[in-house]
Amino acid sequence: MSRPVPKPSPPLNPSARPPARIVLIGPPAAGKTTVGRMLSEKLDVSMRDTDAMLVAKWGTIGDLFLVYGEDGFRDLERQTVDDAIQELVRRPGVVSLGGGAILHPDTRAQLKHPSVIVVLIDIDAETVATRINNNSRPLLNSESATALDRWRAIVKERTPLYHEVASVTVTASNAPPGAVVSRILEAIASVHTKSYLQDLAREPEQTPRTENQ
Ligand SMILES: Nc1ncnc2c1ncn2[C@@H]1O[C@H](COP(=O)(O)OP(=O)(O)OP(=O)(O)O)[C@@H](O)[C@H]1O
Ligand SMILES: O=C(O)C1=C[C@@H](O)[C@@H](O)[C@H](O)C1
Ligand SMILES: [Mg+2]
Repeated sequence: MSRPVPKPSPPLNPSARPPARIVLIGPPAAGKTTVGRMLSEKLDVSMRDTDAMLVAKWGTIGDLFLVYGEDGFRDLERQTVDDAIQELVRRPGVVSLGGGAILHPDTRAQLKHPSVIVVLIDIDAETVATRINNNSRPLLNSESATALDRWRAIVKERTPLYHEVASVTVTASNAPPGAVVSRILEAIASVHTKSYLQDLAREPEQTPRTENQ
């Protein structure tokens, strides 16, 4: 008669750091580019910024909005984000997205890839107020509202989408970029610990074995 014998699990090392595949999302001027660059240096991995990729390939963001409108801009942005995330899945790195990239449903679906950790950089309006007074963000330019009011309205509308795709949320309000990087590393460590504990809790595989083995 045979009875099941638990198969030994492979050793798990909780301190081993899994390869970093990190995507930064969040409101305009939250610090995705600045923090992403610093984070990639700290982790010694590559950094891609989808706004910078768009500009390098197609021209300034202001011109793209002028010529193609927001819908045309989003199509070009989607292609760029797709390239950046496919490359991230192939090789560890950090990708900073444009503030509105998560508006595209294909991007939200792609961000659910199991090896990608999506970090939402959260920030309050008071901290952002000092950062958005130039005219570099077309969606914040309006004749009928201040840049900060536009920012508030856009962020309110997008907040459910940011949270839909975020694996972790880190606040950047009143914190220098280095402190935001440390918060991200801590938050990511807790995601890895959680998945390690889930691995431990998983039932060991049962393999049939006979009495005389
Ligand atoms: N933690 C921080 N503390 C102080 N200043 C910051 C911090 N993070 C970013 N900044 C400054 O805020 C401005 C916007 O930062 P950054 O371009 O990194 O934001 P972003 O989220 O990438 O914006 P966008 O949505 O336009 O891509 C820059 O001038 C940057 O130097
Ligand atoms: O929030 C947005 O919709 C945008 C943010 C920037 O990163 C740029 O991608 C562009 O200005 C649009
Ligand atoms: Mg940026």
